[in-house]
Amino acid sequence: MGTVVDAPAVVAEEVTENMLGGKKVTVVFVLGGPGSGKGTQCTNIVNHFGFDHLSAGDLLRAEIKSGSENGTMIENMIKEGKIVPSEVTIKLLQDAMIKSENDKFLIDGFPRNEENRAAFENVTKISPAFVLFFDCPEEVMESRLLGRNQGRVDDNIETIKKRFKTFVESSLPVIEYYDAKDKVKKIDAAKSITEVFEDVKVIFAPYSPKAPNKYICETMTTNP
Ligand SMILES: Nc1ncnc2c1ncn2[C@@H]1O[C@H](COP(=O)(O)OP(=O)(O)OP(=O)(O)O)[C@@H](O)[C@H]1O
Ligand SMILES: Nc1ccn([C@@H]2O[C@H](COP(=O)(O)O)[C@@H](O)[C@H]2O)c(=O)n1
Ligand SMILES: [Mg+2]
Repeated sequence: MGTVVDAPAVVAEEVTENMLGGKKVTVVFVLGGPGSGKGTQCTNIVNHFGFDHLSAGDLLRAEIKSGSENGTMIENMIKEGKIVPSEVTIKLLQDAMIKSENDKFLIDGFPRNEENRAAFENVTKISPAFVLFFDCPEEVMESRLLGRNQGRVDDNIETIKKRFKTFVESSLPVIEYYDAKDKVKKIDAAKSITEVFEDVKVIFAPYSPKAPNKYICETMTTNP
């Protein structure tokens, strides 16, 4: 599995000609166990490198809130730590990517199993530039999830255990699939948020940092 040290060369090679809704897009899959810090680091990457963050879990939770006909099924799957059928999740991801004005996407928490992976590839024809894998021991993830306090229906010890089982049985094989293709960039996610982001930054170095806020630049020029 690749380390942060050799990341930039691989990233540069792997930017593919993925097209979606008439635009060329770059997709990075962000994977790791529940509570490994995917969402936290995606926020940092968005702020520094100008990607859009699409969390499959967040999109599914929004779908429940919207009163969609799939809402009850999705809620039951989330409570059981199970994986929602790919067609539902892929439609949400595809719609969000098409709606976005951005062309660089972090897809967080997807693909979660082989069905997710194969269906996404077949439907969108998009291959990830690389897979960012946050590697973290279960005891660390468990303590983070129990302290998260965001009112999630799956942040209780029974569901957490089920999510860990799903991760090992269904999600790790997806990471192994991409590792065999030399696409995985593994990060030690047990470190502090700041330390983890230092490693993440090395991997994203080939992507231009986000342009500074236009208003701030103009103000600085006119009021030096
Ligand atoms: N490196 C870290 N050190 C300590 N706490 C962290 C770290 N990264 C994230 N956290 C905290 O752990 C909790 C889980 O983080 P986060 O929501 O980013 O994980 P996740 O991988 O997206 O989880 P899930 O798969 O359940 O959505 C949050 O409360 C977050 O503030
Ligand atoms: N590809 C996915 C992603 C998520 N789910 C379901 O949502 C739950 C929460 O996901 P987080 O990424 O926010 O942890 C997850 O446990 C699954 O039940 C899914 O089905 N498919
Ligand atoms: Mg998350």
